[in-house]
Amino acid sequence: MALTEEQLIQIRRHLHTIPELSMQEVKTHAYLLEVIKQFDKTNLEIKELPELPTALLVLVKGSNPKRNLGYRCDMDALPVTEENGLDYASKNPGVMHACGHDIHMTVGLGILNYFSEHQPLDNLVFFFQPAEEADSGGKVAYDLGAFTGDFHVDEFYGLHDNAQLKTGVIGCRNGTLFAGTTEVNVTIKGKSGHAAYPHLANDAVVIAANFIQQVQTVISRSIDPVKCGVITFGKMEAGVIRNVIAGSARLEGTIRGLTQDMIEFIRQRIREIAEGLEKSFNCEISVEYNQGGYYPVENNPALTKRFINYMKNNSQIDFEETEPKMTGEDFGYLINKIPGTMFWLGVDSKGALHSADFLPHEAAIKKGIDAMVGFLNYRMDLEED
Ligand SMILES: CC(=O)N[C@@H](CCC[C@H](N)C(=O)O)C(=O)O
Repeated sequence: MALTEEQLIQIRRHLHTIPELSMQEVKTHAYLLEVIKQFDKTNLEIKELPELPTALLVLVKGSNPKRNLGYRCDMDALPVTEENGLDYASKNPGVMHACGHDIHMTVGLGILNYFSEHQPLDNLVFFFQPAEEADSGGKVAYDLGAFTGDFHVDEFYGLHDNAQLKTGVIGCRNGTLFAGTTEVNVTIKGKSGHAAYPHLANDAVVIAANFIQQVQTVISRSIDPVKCGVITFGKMEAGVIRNVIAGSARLEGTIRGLTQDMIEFIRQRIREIAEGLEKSFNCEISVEYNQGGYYPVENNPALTKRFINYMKNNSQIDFEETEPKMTGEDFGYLINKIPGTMFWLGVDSKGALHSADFLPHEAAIKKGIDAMVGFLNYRMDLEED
């Protein structure tokens, strides 16, 4: 059955009602399977990964395959409470598709649906990926051997929606599209005590405040201003009541840079600042990093040149050359292993990505599907590698 635009929108809305956090995408996985099982299955083969049970791979067998082209979409949502007042709002309290992965999956399903009805020349491997926001589902799948045998991938493509681009615009650039990121967890150990006797305690809140202030100077004072970096601490926990000095504090943040060297430089400076504060406050500070698969998203030069040429020269597609962004993506890991191209799909949302009022325009779904179906058909017609 060929899905209509209206059916695709209903699928996206259903996905929007069942958002699930990274590595918990059980209902999402079941729903994707339910939808895919209604497609013409003549040329389809499904692969599951027992060690990553919410992942889903679907092979569409080509009629005269010269290569395997991969298409990846991510499945997980964020711990954000939706504030859009939609009649198809999240039914999972405190969890929301605030990064548009419901749109990503629907575009992926739409492309898969098209090729289940129109057998491609090459083989196509669709990867519905758990855990993009945390836990590096793409890396986990790769390391488990997801892309081997019939499911190997020669070229990988994937999109991310973009709140600032007009609906349906395809954005891309050759080189680095997204930053690399490293999660950073900081634990500060001071000494708790009575609010009235600060001299007998060692206030972890005051140390945490100093730490946050000082690490921001890494960005403003330690790195070349024409290069860039980000240090954001999105979570801070300390203390239990106003009149007890907190004996410990924990900060969770993310570091970003457009190159791996920048990420490593920022990590080193944060460690040095922590060591300095340990001495000046006579406390213990532990700093742990976890980069996982969030490598900078480096688009492959040859594939991306071809992709951009196709998008630019197609009168049905609005294309914009975009600047690099400090958003992270574990697709960076996959296209570090397998050549690939990541691109943006404009959804023109008033609310930004990761915010409670993120609201993508659904007309982007069909435009994304049409652009990618057109590109894949064009790519498969080419003799060259
Ligand atoms: C597209 C997007 O928003 N991706 C996330 C990736 C997060 C990576 C990692 N968990 C981190 O927080 O560093 C992003 O926040 O950019």
